[in-house]
Amino acid sequence: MYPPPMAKSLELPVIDLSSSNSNSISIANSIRKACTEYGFFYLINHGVEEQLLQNVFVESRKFFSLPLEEKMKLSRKEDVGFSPIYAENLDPSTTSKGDLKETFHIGPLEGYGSHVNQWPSIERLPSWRFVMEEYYQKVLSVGKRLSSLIAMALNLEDDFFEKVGALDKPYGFLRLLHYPGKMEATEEVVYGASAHSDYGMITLLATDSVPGLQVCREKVKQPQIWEDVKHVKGAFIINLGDMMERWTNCLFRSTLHRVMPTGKERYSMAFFLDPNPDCMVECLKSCCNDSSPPRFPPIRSGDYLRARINAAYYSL
Ligand SMILES: O=C(O)CCC(=O)C(=O)O
Ligand SMILES: [Fe+2]
Repeated sequence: MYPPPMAKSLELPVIDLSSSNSNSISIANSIRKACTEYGFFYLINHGVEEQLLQNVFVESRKFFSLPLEEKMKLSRKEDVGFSPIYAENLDPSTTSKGDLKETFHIGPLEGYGSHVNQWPSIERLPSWRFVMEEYYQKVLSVGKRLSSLIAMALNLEDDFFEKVGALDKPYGFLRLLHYPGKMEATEEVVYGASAHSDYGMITLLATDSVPGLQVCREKVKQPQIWEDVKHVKGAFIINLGDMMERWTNCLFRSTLHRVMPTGKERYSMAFFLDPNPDCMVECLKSCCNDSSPPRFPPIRSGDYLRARINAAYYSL
């Protein structure tokens, strides 16, 4: 069963990094507005070349086109590698059969933590690792630059997230996603990615031009209103994760989003910039007072992420 027709589309704010060195205060102010009102924005002139983005899409498509048995040889271990369709359900409050997507995860390149990145063989996909590592490094540096601007947007020093032990050792995961075009004939609504908020700090998402991404700005309000997020060529779609919401006591939003299946094949790649797992995330002093106490207790970032990941995967 196909879901209802596409929803009204949302005009998200656009943050332009081209003048961030000379004009960082005004950019930080625009980011503050975007993060309080939407938790989502477009990032343009971020410095990752269009050609590199295209190369990553090409390599991603090559990987997902391999036979399933071959992809399964790289199946997910210690959070990195391949997960087939239906392996993950991003909305564990539902009992769906899982999301209609397949993914490949690449963790920190220096390999701290227990994971060892898995790579397709050089004979099969000669430039794959090289392209992914180049993209990983570049998107990580955009994420770090953005984290300084977000710190400034909160009236903190620009290296706040390094000093607090979040980005001294950033925990970045690159996730390639492939949503197959065809759906099985089923009575159940199957989502490409079911409704969720992201778990960490900042997500930098690159999409192809196929629609499907939607956001729900008011997560507790019923009925939920979902709005389409359009693809903008060359732009990253940025959204904040739960760690940022907890630091800011919900001043900055970790917005609910999902991907609807449209019957068309879709590719995207999300880069999750997460805090060092040992970082304790607790409400910033400037975000609480007697009349607005912290809504969440302090939590070790790694514990929170582990609980969310474990709840979302069927095949642990
Ligand atoms: O594919 C997309 O556009 C979004 C993916 C996503 O939300 C996620 O992987 O967390
Ligand atoms: Fe997400």
